[in-house]
Amino acid sequence: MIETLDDLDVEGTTVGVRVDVNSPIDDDGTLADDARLRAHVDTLSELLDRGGRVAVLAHQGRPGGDDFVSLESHADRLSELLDRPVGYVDATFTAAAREAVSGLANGDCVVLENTRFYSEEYMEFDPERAARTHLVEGLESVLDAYVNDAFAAAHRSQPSLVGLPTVLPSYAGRVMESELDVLGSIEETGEPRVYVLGGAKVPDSIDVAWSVLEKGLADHVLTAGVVGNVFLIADGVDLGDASSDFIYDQGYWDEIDRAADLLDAYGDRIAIPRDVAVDRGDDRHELGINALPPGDEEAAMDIGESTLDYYRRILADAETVILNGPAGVFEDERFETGTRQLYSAATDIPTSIVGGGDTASALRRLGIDGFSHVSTGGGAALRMLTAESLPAVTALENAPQQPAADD
Ligand SMILES: Nc1ncnc2c1ncn2[C@@H]1O[C@H](COP(=O)(O)OP(=O)(O)OP(=O)(O)O)[C@@H](O)[C@H]1O
Ligand SMILES: O=C(O)[C@H](O)COP(=O)(O)O
Repeated sequence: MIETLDDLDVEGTTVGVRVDVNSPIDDDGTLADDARLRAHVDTLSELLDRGGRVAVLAHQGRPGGDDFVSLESHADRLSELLDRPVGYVDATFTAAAREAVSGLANGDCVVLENTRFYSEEYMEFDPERAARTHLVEGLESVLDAYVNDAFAAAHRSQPSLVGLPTVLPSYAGRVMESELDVLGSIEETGEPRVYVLGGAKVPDSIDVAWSVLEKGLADHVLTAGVVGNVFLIADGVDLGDASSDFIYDQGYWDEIDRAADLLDAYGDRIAIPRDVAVDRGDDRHELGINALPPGDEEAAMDIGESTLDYYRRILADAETVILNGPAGVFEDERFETGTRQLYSAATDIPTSIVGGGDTASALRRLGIDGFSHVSTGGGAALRMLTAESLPAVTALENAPQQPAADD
């Protein structure tokens, strides 16, 4: 059983709060989009308003990436969003960090440096081993409790996610709580249940498709985006050189065989596109499957009208829809139609759940809302939507309890 902020005696308690503010970064190395920070405002405000002393822990980017930057601009933006001063220290668990945390008064907040600046935080450990990392051993002595609000990182078994809850009384923050409420009860949602798998992370989507079809969670899987293109090729369609080269260059060629195996096993429950949109003479041009392959330079960038009609008919009977990944290259307005129409149709379904970073940004860009739940998580949401456990959530379940006040 996971404890929440309702179970935490906050006043005067120094709390390490793990959030997921992993965000797009501008060329100058500062925050470009604050959506993920906004998501955590309720948890942080509540802790601060209740007299907590808050040390924020988070990662940003991956080593070697252009977005692998300091959290200083995140702290500045957080201060604006929380409407109170927020400190920042360019250390995570060393003496400077511990001094900053120990110096907090009730209602104070400090952001510690990007956890992944330390190599152990980019490794995966079992919780007991994670508890013996430098980050956990360094911070343990200055924290009274740990709150995990980083649902979007909960599929990672890293020290700040599974080590701290092994040694400290631990609680789910409000984002974590609401994500677990919605995504943890997927088996209880109404049927027929339809999974829409688009976007570009083909191996992840094929894993999800296998899992939900095997477990009987999905009545239908609708494919779109690069995922749909891989299924078309697996079904024997010649998509032309441009799309085939793209799939090959992404290292996804082996996925075609896996998609073919899925079609063999569950073809009656998998829907594949009936037409695609290509870039012809700078215009969107739709081609039915029988008119393929397209010209050598013409990649399949979106699903077409006939696919949308077909998918809308399946969705019309659905009680639950789970969507991940855009239906096309929505960043180019000629190819946003599939995403716009498919996601709009999904908002009419009684339970509609959306997950994925790019997906959320597509929805914002296209101005589509009205879903039952838009998850903050990409990979984490997908893993929960296949009814599998997340290491950081298991660590919260197994965490020690806060000693009673008179202990
Ligand atoms: N037909 C296509 N050809 C090439 N790229 C495509 C196609 N359809 C969609 N995409 C691309 O897929 C990308 C998003 O896919 P991704 O799987 O990363 O989405 P997500 O699951 O929402 O994000 P994340 O898992 O990173 O949180 C977009 O950049 C979009 O342009
Ligand atoms: O953006 C995400 O999906 C999470 O922050 C996890 O990031 P990671 O995939 O780099 O571990």
